[in-house]
Amino acid sequence: MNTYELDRFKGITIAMYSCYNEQGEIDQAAARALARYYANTGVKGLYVGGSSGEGMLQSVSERKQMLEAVIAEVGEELTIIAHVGAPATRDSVELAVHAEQVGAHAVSAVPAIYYRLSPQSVEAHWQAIVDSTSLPFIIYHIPQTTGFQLSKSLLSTMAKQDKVIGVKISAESTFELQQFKAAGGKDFLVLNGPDEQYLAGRSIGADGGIGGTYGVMPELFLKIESCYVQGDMAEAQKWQFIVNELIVELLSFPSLYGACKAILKLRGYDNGEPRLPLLPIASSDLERIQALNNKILSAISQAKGMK
Ligand SMILES: CC(=O)N[C@@H]([C@@H](O)[C@H](O)[C@H](O)CO)[C@@H](O)CC(=O)C(=O)O
Repeated sequence: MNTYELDRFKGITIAMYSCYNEQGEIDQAAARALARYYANTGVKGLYVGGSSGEGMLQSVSERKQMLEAVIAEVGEELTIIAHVGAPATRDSVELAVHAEQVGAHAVSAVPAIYYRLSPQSVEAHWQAIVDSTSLPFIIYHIPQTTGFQLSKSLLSTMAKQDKVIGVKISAESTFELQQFKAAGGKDFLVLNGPDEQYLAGRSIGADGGIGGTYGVMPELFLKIESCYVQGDMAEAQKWQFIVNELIVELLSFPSLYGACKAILKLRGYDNGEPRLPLLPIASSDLERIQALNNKILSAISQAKGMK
């Protein structure tokens, strides 16, 4: 029996974008406004400083500023998971200790990046993070960016610890998701990463999802989740298909994060541009962004039962 309260990590968690001012520095007021917007949609939590959050492109101090702003605004209402993955274990540990100090509910990390690491090295990296706080830890498995293929054996070794409560899987194999769920043992959480497969992931054992495109349409993922929980698979599938067409359009821009940030800006949440090498939206794409935003808003209205 796990001693942590696990329900708070189930359901819809937004992988939140980072917020910058015109000079490209962390904008804590904008971060608070965005976190408030998300809290009002009814999502379960926010994943701060992950892939969508550009944590890998920020200094340790900037990552702390972003997390602090989010927790100050919604730390009492939402589950806050701090992504503390970094190339150096030392930085990850510093971020994890800080996350606990400021009130995050869990920490999570990718394997250390850049070097080609052995499983023993990744285990030592994660273990140092786990040991540095009393917070629960969620493994972040995203082999397409880290190059590290997590094995069932390392997963189950990590999962034997009470503190290691789950894994966020951004790899696209739902078979692997199911296998990790089985390898993790009773109560081990599995969180779906590919937003295009939210329903598939849920159907094969995921307890919820953490995703970047949730940030421009949380209501649609909440709709899929509520249809799924009510057992209305046909309706859940209908909404997943609607979402997927929107994701295809979002992915057609040179930068997904640039597109999502431009959409949020149209709604009054100016979070600056993504950091290079992630590209902002070109002015020639603005019309297409506007049309996509209208399409998303109309789907959200429909999901909420309005015209
Ligand atoms: C590879 C990747 O970035 N995957 C995203 C998805 O949300 C992804 O953007 C979406 O499914 C569109 O392809 C998430 O799994 C990553 C995530 O949650 C994060 O930002 O930490």
